[in-house]
Amino acid sequence: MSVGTKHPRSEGEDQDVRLAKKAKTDENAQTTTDSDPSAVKIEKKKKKKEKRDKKEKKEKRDKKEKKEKKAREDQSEEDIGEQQSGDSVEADSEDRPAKKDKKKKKDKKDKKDKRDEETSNVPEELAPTPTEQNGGSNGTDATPNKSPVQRNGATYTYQQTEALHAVPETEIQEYLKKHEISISDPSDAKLRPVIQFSHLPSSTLLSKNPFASFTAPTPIQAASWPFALSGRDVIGIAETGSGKTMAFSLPCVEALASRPRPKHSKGGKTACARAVVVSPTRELAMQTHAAMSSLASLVGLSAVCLYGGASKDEQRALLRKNSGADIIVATPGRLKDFLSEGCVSLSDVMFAVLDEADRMLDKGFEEDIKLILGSCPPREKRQTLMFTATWPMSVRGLAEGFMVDPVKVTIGNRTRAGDENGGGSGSTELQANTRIEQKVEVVDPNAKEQRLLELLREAQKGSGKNDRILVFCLYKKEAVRVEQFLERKGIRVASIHGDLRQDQRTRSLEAFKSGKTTVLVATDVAARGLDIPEVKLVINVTFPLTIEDYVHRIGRTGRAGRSGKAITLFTQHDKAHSGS
Ligand SMILES: Nc1ncnc2c1ncn2[C@@H]1O[C@H](COP(=O)(O)OP(=O)(O)OP(=O)(O)O)[C@@H](O)[C@H]1O
Repeated sequence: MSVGTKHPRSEGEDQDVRLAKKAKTDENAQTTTDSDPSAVKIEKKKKKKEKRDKKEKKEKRDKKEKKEKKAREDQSEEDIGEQQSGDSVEADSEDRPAKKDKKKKKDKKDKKDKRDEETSNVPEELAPTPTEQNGGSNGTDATPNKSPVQRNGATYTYQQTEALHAVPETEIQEYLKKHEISISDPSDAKLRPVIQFSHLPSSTLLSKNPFASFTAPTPIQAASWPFALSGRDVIGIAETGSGKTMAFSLPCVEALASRPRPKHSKGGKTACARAVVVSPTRELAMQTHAAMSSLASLVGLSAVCLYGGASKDEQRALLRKNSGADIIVATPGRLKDFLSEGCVSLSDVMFAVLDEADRMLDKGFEEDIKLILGSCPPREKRQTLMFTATWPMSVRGLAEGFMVDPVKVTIGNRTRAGDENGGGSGSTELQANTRIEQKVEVVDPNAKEQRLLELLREAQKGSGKNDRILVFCLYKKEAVRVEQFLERKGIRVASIHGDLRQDQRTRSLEAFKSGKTTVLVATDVAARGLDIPEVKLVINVTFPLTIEDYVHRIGRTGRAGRSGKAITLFTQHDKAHSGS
């Protein structure tokens, strides 16, 4: 339309310029040839008047055209808005007084222009939500709005709430600065963090008050939720114990709750899940499953946990009972087995999460992850989230291969770390939880067990007698030896390592959680993700193989805003790690 109206106008403009030039030439010609000065004057005046009239006429015509064009654009924009979010537009117009219509139309157009500019380089389905927020030049725009993102037939319409819009920009900036939040977003959507739970858009799930025991979202939740709720792929990197599980659980449950289950998911021998969460260890899978099911059950959704070392028949029965669990939380190996047996289908998955992806790669699950994600709809049609406390090169490759223009939300001032050669695993942006007091004691390798005993007795004196202490060993045999040594010395101890059957591992963990035993000896199998709030102290009897493992091990304390302590017994054999 604008092309059609522009041409005649510019042609007209050209004509006017030509006429004006011609008039000027005629004028000059007359000045040199006519000898009567008064006649020349009259002629000049006449020409000037003609020129003025022509100019006025042209301005009037342009104004009229502009007005008509704007009216046509507003009309077509409203049509599109109605098609995209029918009832919300209706609700808007009911609330809005008629006299504000004109201003709103103008705002709408300005925003549309800005949005077009922002999204010109991203695929249509990833068009950012057009909120103007933190970091934006005019971040305090008071009109919340919607921009739908399409994923696997679902339309996401995250709407920044009025309450969040009302927060002064300075407060938003202070929050981002205080929590060292950095957001890297290829589409530059600039969504404000949801500083309070009340800043979240209302939903059936939120009406059930799932956050009653928390006061505010953690920074990773606050910063990643707006993007995840918009249907975007998200990489969340935050310290241990910072609430990453809820950071992916809430958008996952919201995504599923607002969409009907595809019909074929009910009944049949194959359980069709709509969301899949892959965890590196069995214990983490169980823990994540517990957190997700309590959230999912609030809106009538089901979650099943599939992990190795436990009866397949029981898990199969669970899948059948739920006739297609909405959410599957699984370790890669067991999920792969079920996929190849045909008892599970991921072809309906609209939400996939890789939890502790770096750990999965360490454990050699790369091929399994590829197979699992390959069984889901293509990445353009699902939403993929990756949450981790560390961000090594290997995981970056995974993100590139399986995500679409992910938003990367990083919490904390990430510094470079590596081995003494400056390379090592190629890890960067590794940071330990700053609320953990870290102590390293250089000891004789033969004196380690005795020193461990002294440290335990010291820590469990007086009021600390029931404090939970996690003791890390590197090898399974070492863990067995240390456990037996402590038992002999009268310490209430249990252990968790790969040589134990799954039911023994689970029993040890339960005993430790309940306080029946106050010391748990573990290998790195328990290092990632385990959330045992009462752990006051972590002791590393033997240094782990990588600095990432160290960060995860000590991260079992100081969780959810608490403080914690870590003591590492360091020997000459570990000196290669002293730099990092
Ligand atoms: N908004 C919140 N306020 C307070 N506590 C919270 C909040 N969200 C989650 N938590 C609690 O914080 C603890 C740690 O959460 P979570 O296990 O998700 O951490 P994480 O970041 O996944 O840790 P890790 O990297 O070790 O796996 C849990 O006990 C959880 O219930």
